[in-house]
Amino acid sequence: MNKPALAPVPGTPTRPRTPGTPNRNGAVSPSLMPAASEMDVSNIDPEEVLVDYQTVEAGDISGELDEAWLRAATHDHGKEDKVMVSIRIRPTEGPSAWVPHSSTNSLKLDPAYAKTSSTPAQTFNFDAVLTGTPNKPIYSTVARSHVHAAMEGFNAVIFAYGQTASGKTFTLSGDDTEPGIIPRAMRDVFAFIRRTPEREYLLRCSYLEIYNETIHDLLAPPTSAAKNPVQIQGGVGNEIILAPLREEVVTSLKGVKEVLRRGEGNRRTACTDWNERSSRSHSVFRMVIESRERGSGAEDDDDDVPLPSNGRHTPGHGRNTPGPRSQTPGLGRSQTPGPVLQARGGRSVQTSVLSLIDLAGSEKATSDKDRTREGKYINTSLLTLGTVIGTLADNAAKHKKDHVPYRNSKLTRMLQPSLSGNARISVICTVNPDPGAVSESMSTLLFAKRIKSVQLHAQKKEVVDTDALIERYRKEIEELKERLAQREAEAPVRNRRLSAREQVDESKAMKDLNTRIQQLTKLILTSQTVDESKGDESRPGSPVKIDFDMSPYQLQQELLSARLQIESQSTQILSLEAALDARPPLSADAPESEKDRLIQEQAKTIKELEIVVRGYEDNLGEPLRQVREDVEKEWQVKLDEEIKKREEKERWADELVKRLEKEKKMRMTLEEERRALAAFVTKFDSLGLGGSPAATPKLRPPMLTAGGAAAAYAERRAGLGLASNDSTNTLPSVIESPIRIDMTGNGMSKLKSHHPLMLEEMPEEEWADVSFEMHDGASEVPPEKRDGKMFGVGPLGAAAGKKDGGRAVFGDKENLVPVGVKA
Ligand SMILES: Nc1ncnc2c1ncn2[C@@H]1O[C@H](COP(=O)(O)OP(=O)(O)OP(=O)(O)O)[C@@H](O)[C@H]1O
Repeated sequence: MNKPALAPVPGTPTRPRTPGTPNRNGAVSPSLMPAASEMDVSNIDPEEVLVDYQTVEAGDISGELDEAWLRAATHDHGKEDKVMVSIRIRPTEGPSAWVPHSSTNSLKLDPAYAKTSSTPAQTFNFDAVLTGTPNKPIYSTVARSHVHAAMEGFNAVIFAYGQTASGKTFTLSGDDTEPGIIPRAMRDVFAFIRRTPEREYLLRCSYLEIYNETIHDLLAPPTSAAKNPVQIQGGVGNEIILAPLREEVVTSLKGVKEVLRRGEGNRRTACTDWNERSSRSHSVFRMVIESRERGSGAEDDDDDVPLPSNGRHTPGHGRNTPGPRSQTPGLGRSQTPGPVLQARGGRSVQTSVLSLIDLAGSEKATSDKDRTREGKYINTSLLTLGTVIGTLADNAAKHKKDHVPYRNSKLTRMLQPSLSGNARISVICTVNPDPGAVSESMSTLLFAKRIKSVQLHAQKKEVVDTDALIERYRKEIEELKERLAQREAEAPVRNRRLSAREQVDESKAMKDLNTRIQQLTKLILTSQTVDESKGDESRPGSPVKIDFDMSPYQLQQELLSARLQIESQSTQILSLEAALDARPPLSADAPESEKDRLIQEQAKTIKELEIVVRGYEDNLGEPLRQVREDVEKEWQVKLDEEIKKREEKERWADELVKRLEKEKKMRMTLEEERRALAAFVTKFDSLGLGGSPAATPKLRPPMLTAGGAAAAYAERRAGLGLASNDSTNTLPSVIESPIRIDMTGNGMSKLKSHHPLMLEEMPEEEWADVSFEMHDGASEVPPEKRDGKMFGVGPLGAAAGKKDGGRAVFGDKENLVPVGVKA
């Protein structure tokens, strides 16, 4: 038979279901989960949707529900010693196999869907039979009284049981438009504190899931959670210890929402297919509530604690607690009265645990291997739950004490303290009205019927307990206050003998003390410090973005205060680390209970460390990051300008290098010209002398530089009285060298015709060996002939069109001396 489509309800979640199960709009859900989870209740703002129970009116709920709800609301099941069992039938657009009678809180199977028409359909009676989509009446009817019981010191458990897709998650978590029991309960917790001025509270949350018989801490980082599954250890009596389990101190609704969001997030990312896992795991959200009466003594005057100079509050959770702590309150801690507290008047501390559980839904066998395995675990644990409930019901009815197989599954082991009686329990059994799901619904109803007869005897746990966190924080606050008062009293005398520097240190130490007192004080909630009407009023705001319009002095103050906080937090971390290191090592033959105790203590300290570190990150890390961003932004403009300037300089340097290269090339060209000139002159001279190449004198030509040949040339011309513009006698420029002209043009042929030796090539090595050397004017050497060798410049002179032109250019022969020839 095809499953009928469910009525589409605006805003209800579209969480993908197991293949084949209907979702809210009747479509078959895909087997894979989308990235985002609609189960995430962090978006729910209960402030918007919750109505205080006192303001709930009959008109607020549907006609069918009115009567049932009003009756249930007036009947405080949270104070009864039996399990409250309610049935919630999911709405449907198709035919329903069940006929509910809200007036009598009963339901029975529609005879049309009964297997045999001969026997009359069985009628089931419960504490409430509810239908419809609104979650508000559900909370008021099945959960509110139990939440209040938890606030009053009783352990309380609320859980949803039913077939897959019957509405358990919708009932517990809800969605944006219909927040479920968990967000509403949290809102109610803070409202309760608000209405209870005579007590003070400390709240801690944990969130875990049981998947394939392994307990995962949803608040621990996924990797460490996977590596270190939570273990159940035995505590005092029936109590149990869960370790390692992260508990987070919460001081506001916003804090709780954050914890829920994180837990859901870890759950999603901890597996590749969140949907299948989520629908196949039992999730448990726990809140440990410690409370005690507020006294009139000085220790409670916390509202007088001065704020830091910047008016900001310090982080609202996570504090160092001196010395070792023992186990989670409410889960098997020693109950020996503490002498210290007694000595101060023996005010007792109430500790209770509120557990809100979304059980996995049972499902028929599937072809998928992994899911078959998961289904096996789920069915086993649900079956064990059924057996445990059955035995308990039997024991109660027949006054027997048969063994109860709590240890057969993690779920029942975890629920042992509650199921064995020490809790107020409310069970919401969700039913899919689909005629195709009659047999599953029937088994749900039978489970509901059985659990109804389980006998409870919940006791308030109210003891004088120095180990309770609230007590330890109180004690530390008192000690810190005493130290502060003492320092303040001694200040006038002491300051007189302190240097300026020491005085600054002293005032810093006092400020630290004050900050610490405030931090601890903020953890303890009272009707004055909590404000349930605002999402997060009880939690102090963390320092926000630094305003750069502030004066430098103000900024300095801000910086100083931030530094102080960092230092104070660092000190806390160090002291916690030291405390952790100082733990006695566990001897191999230590009894199991001793080992458990030590492990638990260590886990607690680690938890506190983590809380402190997280507080540090939340409250200082982020603001400091913001300060850094702002500073970076401000300096970015200047940085950009500097970068621009540097780039310009680099461009200029590149240009310079290019020019230098060019100049170097020119110099090389000049050098080549010079060598060519020297070679030419040598050859020229050798032509005049007619000597053998071996006898060629080494000449050093004057450099064609300002101080070399060009200068000599200019000087010579000036000495001869030639006008500088006398073009006929002007030595061609370096570039337009006469050598080039004469060697390549007509000049060369003239030169060659003038002297046949010009036709001979001079060996290259001899060219290389020729250099000029300037010689002082007055010559003792005959002008035309010396040592049988002729010195002369005739051909050049001829080339220049003048008889002695060459002499005029290169000087007289006496200026040209063969190297190595003694004058
Ligand atoms: N009372 C209700 N009114 C409207 N829609 C509902 C109601 N109960 C359940 N639904 C819708 O039916 C679908 C299945 O519900 P839900 O996810 O709560 O089932 P479940 O019992 O938690 O399933 P599982 O065991 O697989 O986790 C969801 O889309 C949900 O929004």
